[in-house]
Amino acid sequence: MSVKIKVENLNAWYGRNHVLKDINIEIKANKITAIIGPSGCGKSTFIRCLNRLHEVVPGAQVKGHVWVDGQDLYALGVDPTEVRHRIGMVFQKPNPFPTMSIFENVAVGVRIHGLKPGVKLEEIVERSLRMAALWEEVSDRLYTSGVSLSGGQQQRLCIARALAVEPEVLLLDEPCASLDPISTLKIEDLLVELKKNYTIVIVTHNMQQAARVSDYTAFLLDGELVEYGPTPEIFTRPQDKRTEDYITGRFG
Ligand SMILES: Nc1ncnc2c1ncn2[C@@H]1O[C@H](COP(=O)(O)OP(=O)(O)OP(=O)(O)O)[C@@H](O)[C@H]1O
Repeated sequence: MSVKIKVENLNAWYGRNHVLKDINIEIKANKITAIIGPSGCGKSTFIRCLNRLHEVVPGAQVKGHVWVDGQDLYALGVDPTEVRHRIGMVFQKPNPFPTMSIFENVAVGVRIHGLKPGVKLEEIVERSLRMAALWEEVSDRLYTSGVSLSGGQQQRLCIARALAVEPEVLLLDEPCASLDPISTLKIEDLLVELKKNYTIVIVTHNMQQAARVSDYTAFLLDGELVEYGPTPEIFTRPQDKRTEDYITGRFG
């Protein structure tokens, strides 16, 4: 099974607050990896280091390596914008651009990065909306506002927007936190479908969700990676007492 992202001795700080401590992990290609752990343990910071978004916070610092297909994203001369193009991100709260139509919300990144010759924008928008399992619901109202959609639809729109620029990896930071159970299941089904073509890393507070959708689970505690392995093993035979305590609800 091939490794898509190799993280080596990753450390991250906000000012003097050392929030990620020597993280080493190999994230497998075309699998869903769930990042779990109590509030404040560093889950969001970790995935934001995977596409160099952490460093946009004033005073934030990163040390270590993140290799994607053998390229170190933190090597000198690597363009962070290009990294974020390759490694897309979906946030906790659906955040379609409020003044843009559904069509424009999906097209915006492609317009910025430039359309490949011979490719039609309409085709990219339709393909992305289909991949995000939203096309059937919006194909007759593409030019209405993105924020006219329900929360679950807005989140799928944000996934379509992330997919439109053809990333290799999709990072999702608690994408279902503000959604109802039906919308949540739709997103989960979608992720399982998308892993055929993408490597997916999802931060979740929801243990059932991690168990339902992920192939691998990483448990973070106080900025350290306590345990990482195939999801069924983490949930049924955790090696570390702290993992067991967390997944059985003793803390967090
Ligand atoms: N922008 C920021 N500026 C300063 N400190 C921050 C910032 N964002 C996060 N932190 C701190 O970094 C630590 C890790 O936060 P992070 O958001 O990565 O945790 P998390 O596990 O994702 O938490 P949650 O589950 O509550 O979202 C916390 O101590 C938090 O207070």
